[in-house]
Amino acid sequence: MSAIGVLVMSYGTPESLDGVEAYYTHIRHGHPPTPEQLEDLTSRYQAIVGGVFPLRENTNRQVEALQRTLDERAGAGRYRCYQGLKHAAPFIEDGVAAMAADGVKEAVAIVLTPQFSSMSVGGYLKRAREEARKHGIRLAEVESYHLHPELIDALNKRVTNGLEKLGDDKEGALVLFSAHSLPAKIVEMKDPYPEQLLETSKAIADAAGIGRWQFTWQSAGQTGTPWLGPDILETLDALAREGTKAVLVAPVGFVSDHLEVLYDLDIEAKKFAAEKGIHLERIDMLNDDSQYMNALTDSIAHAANK
Ligand SMILES: CC1=C(CCC(=O)O)c2cc3nc(cc4[nH]c(cc5[nH]c(cc1n2)c(C)c5CCC(=O)O)c(CCC(=O)O)c4C)C(CCC(=O)O)=C3C
Ligand SMILES: [Fe+2]
Repeated sequence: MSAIGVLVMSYGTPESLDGVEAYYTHIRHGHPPTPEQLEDLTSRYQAIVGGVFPLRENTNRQVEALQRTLDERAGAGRYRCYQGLKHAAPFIEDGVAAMAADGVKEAVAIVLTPQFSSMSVGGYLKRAREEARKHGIRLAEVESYHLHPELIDALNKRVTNGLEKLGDDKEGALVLFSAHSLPAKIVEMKDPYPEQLLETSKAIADAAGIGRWQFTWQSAGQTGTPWLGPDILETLDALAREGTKAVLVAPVGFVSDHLEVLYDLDIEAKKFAAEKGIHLERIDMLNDDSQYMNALTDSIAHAANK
């Protein structure tokens, strides 16, 4: 019997600085960015990239760790992982085609972000489903795992440890949960994304015994249409006015170190906060954390057995 395929999907990142234009063009549905937009994105990557792009390295590590965890828990050979990226090679379709070439008949699709939105995870799953149908692969789908106890516990530990980074400023600190903004029209579409993010945040705050916390959006796009707010910079501004001196950011919609974390939070938000007199620190990302791998493994097994 051939293995059950596991399509592990992630956003994707360029392979090198030369690849930023093609990547950005793919994100923009085939419309190349203006030279200014390209320069802006390239300079943000330059600020965070040493050798390998961090998201590429982290996704690779996550998929390796997930394969190991699946082998340990279900027996070697039962599951076989394939990467499928939204905006870079190997694309989602490449991952499904690779499974088909290996004779996979049954597979599970999962995305490396815990909460569902029709505009994020829904899009990944749709592409996976369409490609699987072409190859005659039966595909089960994991939509979200935003309250999995191992995910919450892993994040609880990171929040608890993160507060220590604030040192003497820990007393009176506020925990600021955050996630990638989306166009505000998702609210009328009754999309579960905002609510799932609040559920994840509340579960972590309860587990960690956090009294002072808020949720905010980050990394909104510039599309001329409204995006969900308030943005983290507005939130930090309001907190500074209210006298908050220390903030621990917990970006619970992301699982890896990448641009939105290493640039938007660690460089941009941190500098903005400092200018307002706020000591800002961030929780460590999950990356290939073993409890995160357990949460993924459980979700995959559950979907496969349905
Ligand atoms: C919901 C969501 C997640 C979280 C869920 C998930 O992980 O899927 C996410 C993650 C990520 N987004 C990323 C990068 C970018 N996203 C952009 C643009 C956009 N993101 C959107 C949404 C999301 N994005 C949307 C609606 C757009 C507008 C264009 C469109 O309608 O699609 C742009 C264009 C320029 C800019 O706006 O800055 C870039 C460079 C990276 C990779 C970082 C790296 O390479 O290290 C990651 C993990
Ligand atoms: Fe994005």
